[in-house]
Amino acid sequence: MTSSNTPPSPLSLSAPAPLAGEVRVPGDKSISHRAIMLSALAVGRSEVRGLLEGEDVLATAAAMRAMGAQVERLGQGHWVVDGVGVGGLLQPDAQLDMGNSGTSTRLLMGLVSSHPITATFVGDASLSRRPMGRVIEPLSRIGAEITASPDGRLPLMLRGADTPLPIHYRLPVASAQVKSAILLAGLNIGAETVVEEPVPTRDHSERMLKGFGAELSVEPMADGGKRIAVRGWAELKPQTLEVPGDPSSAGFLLVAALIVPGSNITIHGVGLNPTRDGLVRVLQEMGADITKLNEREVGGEPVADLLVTHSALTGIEVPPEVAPSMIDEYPILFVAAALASGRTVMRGIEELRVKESDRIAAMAAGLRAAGVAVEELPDGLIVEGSGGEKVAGGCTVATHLDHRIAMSFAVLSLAAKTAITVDDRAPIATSFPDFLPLMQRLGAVQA
Ligand SMILES: O=C(O)C1=C[C@@H](OP(=O)(O)O)[C@@H](O)[C@H](O)C1
Ligand SMILES: C=C(OP(=O)(O)O)C(=O)O
Repeated sequence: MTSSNTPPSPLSLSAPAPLAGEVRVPGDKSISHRAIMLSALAVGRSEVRGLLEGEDVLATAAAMRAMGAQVERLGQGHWVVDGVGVGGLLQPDAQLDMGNSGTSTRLLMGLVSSHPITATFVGDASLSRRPMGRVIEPLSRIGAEITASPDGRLPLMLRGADTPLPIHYRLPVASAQVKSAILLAGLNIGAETVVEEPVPTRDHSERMLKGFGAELSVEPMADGGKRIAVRGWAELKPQTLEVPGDPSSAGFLLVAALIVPGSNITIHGVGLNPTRDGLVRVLQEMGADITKLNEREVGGEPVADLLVTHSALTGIEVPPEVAPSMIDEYPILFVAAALASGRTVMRGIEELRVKESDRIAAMAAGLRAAGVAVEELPDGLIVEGSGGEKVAGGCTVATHLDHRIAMSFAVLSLAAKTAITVDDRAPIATSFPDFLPLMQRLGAVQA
């Protein structure tokens, strides 16, 4: 993962005809990470179906194996995990390679921090630029000793506390990763650990912890936030889990169908947890024709099939409050905005600057190169849409080891006069290895 020296493999797509057909997106990345981690902490054998087999989740699986769990693949998306029990994690013999994955790094740092073991976390060039101070700070309060690279970056060494302390922590930044790191640490602390989040973020950890039998409460706070408390020394019971389809991956197919005239597709089994469905709501507000069919529950999460038809979109001001429920979907929303009529204003999204790349800067540069007028703001982006006209394209964009930048420009290329070349398709495998075959099934071709 981190030592890959393969030459970049460019990608450019075009749509010779409207997109059509029915597809199923792979399992949700956030839920897949948590399914492996909690199964590895349960006492006994859990079974997971629909697991995302992207590189990020495989990094989590390898790390849990290195800390004593048996994690085995039986078939496509079908895994079994024999857990070590809370408190039973073993010291890994070698450094933990987190690849490109922020979620693996921050959540596993949380787990290690309340076990009496030491682990070294390393990652690729992108992950090594990302801030870890946001977890180092609360985990140090728990008693972990963390020696990080300058500015709180990877590589870092974490020595878990012998006697971890319960904390009551109010999140300074809306982050499900920080929240989850603390809750996972709390599992091996003999008291109640409390996290307050002023703005609700994805709640997969809370849902799944309850499902595994942890004692966890969630209470609304007067300011609109949530108070989440977990009681430690929990005995997690093994589960049989099914992972719903990833709404973040579905977003690329959805926007592709919206911007290619005449398209009509169905995406089956998309997770629509209200802490994750912001993109669908915002696109509908812009005029997108998206119908939810077969609404149901899968693995304790709301799910539906989405019927998506090409639509004339109109630019809007996207309310900043929606950001946590679609934080990873802004790059593809920028693409939808590029084809809308009028301007779309997206603010309150400075967190995008510390993802796999600075996603505001990377998208602004690529959109400009493709002939789209944009204005970059410190905390957002304003996009002047083409009113449904194809954008110029004909450029090569830099993806900066960022899967979402790569997929966003691969989709914009479908609505470009001359195809857009994404400089390297390799990062796509971190979250959506089947992106290209699914796009091809819907009718896209390599230009
Ligand atoms: O908890 C998670 O699974 C995630 C939380 C988000 O990160 P932040 O917690 O940094 O907002 C998101 O961007 C990431 O892709 C996955
Ligand atoms: C930000 C992302 O993931 P992570 O933080 O896990 O690297 C993402 O998938 O867009």
